[in-house]
Amino acid sequence: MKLPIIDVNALTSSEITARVRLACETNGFFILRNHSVKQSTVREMHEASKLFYALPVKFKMRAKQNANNRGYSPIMEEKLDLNANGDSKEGFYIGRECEDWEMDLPLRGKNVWWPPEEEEAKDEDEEESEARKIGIRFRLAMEQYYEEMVQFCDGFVPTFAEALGLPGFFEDKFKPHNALLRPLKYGKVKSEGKQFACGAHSDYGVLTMLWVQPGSEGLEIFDEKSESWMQVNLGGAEEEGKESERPDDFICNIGDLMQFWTNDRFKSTVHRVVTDGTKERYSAAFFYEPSYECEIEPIVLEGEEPKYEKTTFLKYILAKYDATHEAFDSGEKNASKKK
Ligand SMILES: O=C(O)CCC(=O)C(=O)O
Ligand SMILES: [Fe+2]
Repeated sequence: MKLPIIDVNALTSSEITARVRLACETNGFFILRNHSVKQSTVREMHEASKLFYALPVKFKMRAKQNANNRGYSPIMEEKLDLNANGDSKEGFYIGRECEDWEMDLPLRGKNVWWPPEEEEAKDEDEEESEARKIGIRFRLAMEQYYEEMVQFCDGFVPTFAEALGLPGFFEDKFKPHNALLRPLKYGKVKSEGKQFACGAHSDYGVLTMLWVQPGSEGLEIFDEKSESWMQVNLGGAEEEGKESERPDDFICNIGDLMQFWTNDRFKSTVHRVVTDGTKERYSAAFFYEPSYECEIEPIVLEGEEPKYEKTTFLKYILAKYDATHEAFDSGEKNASKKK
């Protein structure tokens, strides 16, 4: 499947808006080219991920994912497709460093790292001391990538408001934002035939910016028209044979919350990652989300009825996590439902 390319350097802002609108009304996927995240930042994020995930599990588990959805999640913990086996991927959630006043609120907290800043290294053997260095490099790389992504998304989100004909609509909705960065590693697995490395799902939130290791395959989008799975031609899109020249394009897609917010005008489309288990694959998903207190109510066109009940982003997202993460229980199951 060829995704439309939106080159933010080469196009005028009205061309960008028109392309974003068309992509969002079609299946919500497009490729973003010439974003502002530095190439060196992307490279280091990738290098540090490789080193971190190669560490023995005993070290990675010291940063195990907590109830605020930060930290390391081992293989098979997540089950995005409820009808399939767990996903053959490991990941690490990094969020906004919250302020002290927010700390008792759901999903708010500090990031979980290993080694934690406050922990003094003592009596460590060589293996542990090497692992610590990698843990620190991982943290620095992720913090840098996170910061540049937030900056880029802050600047890009107004385009969606323009595309909806409501300039400025999102201005106060992301204050503060709740972006989550999730570097992922899909390991080699023993499998017969294809395995769902990341089960079929649509993303939960507003906007996802996905970086995928150049040359790796596996991402598929469900095409409603033909009712079939279409492979995404990573980075290549409209230009045959040019995949490897554009390693830093992002694959962007909008999530369920954007579909909800636009009363189904913008589409959140089901996708998955399939693998034959013979190669490792790295990617990094960045989910750019509004403030938890933000009230979400469908934007309706004239004469249209709202298809969803008003909710807040917090209620909405807790219900999603409950359904897909075995380790997660918010106590708010089914807080947001379709009417
Ligand atoms: O790793 C990928 O290519 C896709 C990941 C994804 O869809 C997700 O994390 O939501
Ligand atoms: Fe996804």
